[in-house]
Amino acid sequence: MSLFALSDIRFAYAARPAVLDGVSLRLDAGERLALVGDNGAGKSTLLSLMVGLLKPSGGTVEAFGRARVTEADFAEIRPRAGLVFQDPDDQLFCPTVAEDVAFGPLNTGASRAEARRIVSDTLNGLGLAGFEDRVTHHLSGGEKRLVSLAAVLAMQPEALLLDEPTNALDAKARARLIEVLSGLPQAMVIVSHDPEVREALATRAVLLESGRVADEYPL
Ligand SMILES: Nc1ncnc2c1ncn2[C@@H]1O[C@H](COP(=O)(O)OP(=O)(O)OP(=O)(O)O)[C@@H](O)[C@H]1O
Repeated sequence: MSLFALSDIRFAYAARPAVLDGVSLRLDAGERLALVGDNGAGKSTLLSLMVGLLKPSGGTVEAFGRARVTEADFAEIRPRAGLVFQDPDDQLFCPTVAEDVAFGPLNTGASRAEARRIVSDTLNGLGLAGFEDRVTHHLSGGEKRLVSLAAVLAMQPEALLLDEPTNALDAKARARLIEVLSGLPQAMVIVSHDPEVREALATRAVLLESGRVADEYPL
């Protein structure tokens, strides 16, 4: 089954030349796709378009079996396709780790007790047991990155969209994150400049160049 099918996507930021100029790609269930390309090639932009944080000027985004156009369409899919931002400070906004990780589940109807259990299970799974009451703002860069992932995983998404997941991690935290991500069942789109991360996690690569898919190859 195809989780995402993007067809002929075109996009430009206001008063700027086109970033994407006819990009088509699919993400199938269980697949792990690496998006590669130079700085500014449009990789992060494409992730935002997939979940409706930006709207294409042309082309169609199909997600979970149907075309998504309106804000309501995208609001429905965002919990199902968890985007982990390049900068954790864009993702985390609560005073404590537990509040950040519980935010999504509470927002979608979990009880306080369920949310507490989800927080503790998710943090344990990422090696963050006992982080519940830590002040998010005081965490290290690597810890924030893992908490961002926890906040997304707490929603039990069917797909993960990861933007430079190992940025600013030391070797130990990077290895830990790769191990955690390798063990997850979700389909993934991974944007990473780190070839080792791509090879450890992805099954296929798509190269973006000049606003188009310039190459596709198995990993
Ligand atoms: N909010 C914005 N307004 C205007 N231009 C933007 C905005 N965000 C990104 N851009 C520009 O759009 C282009 C694509 O940016 P994008 O972040 O998608 O590239 P990327 O492939 O993810 O790059 P990197 O590998 O450096 O993270 C770049 O030229 C960037 O400067």
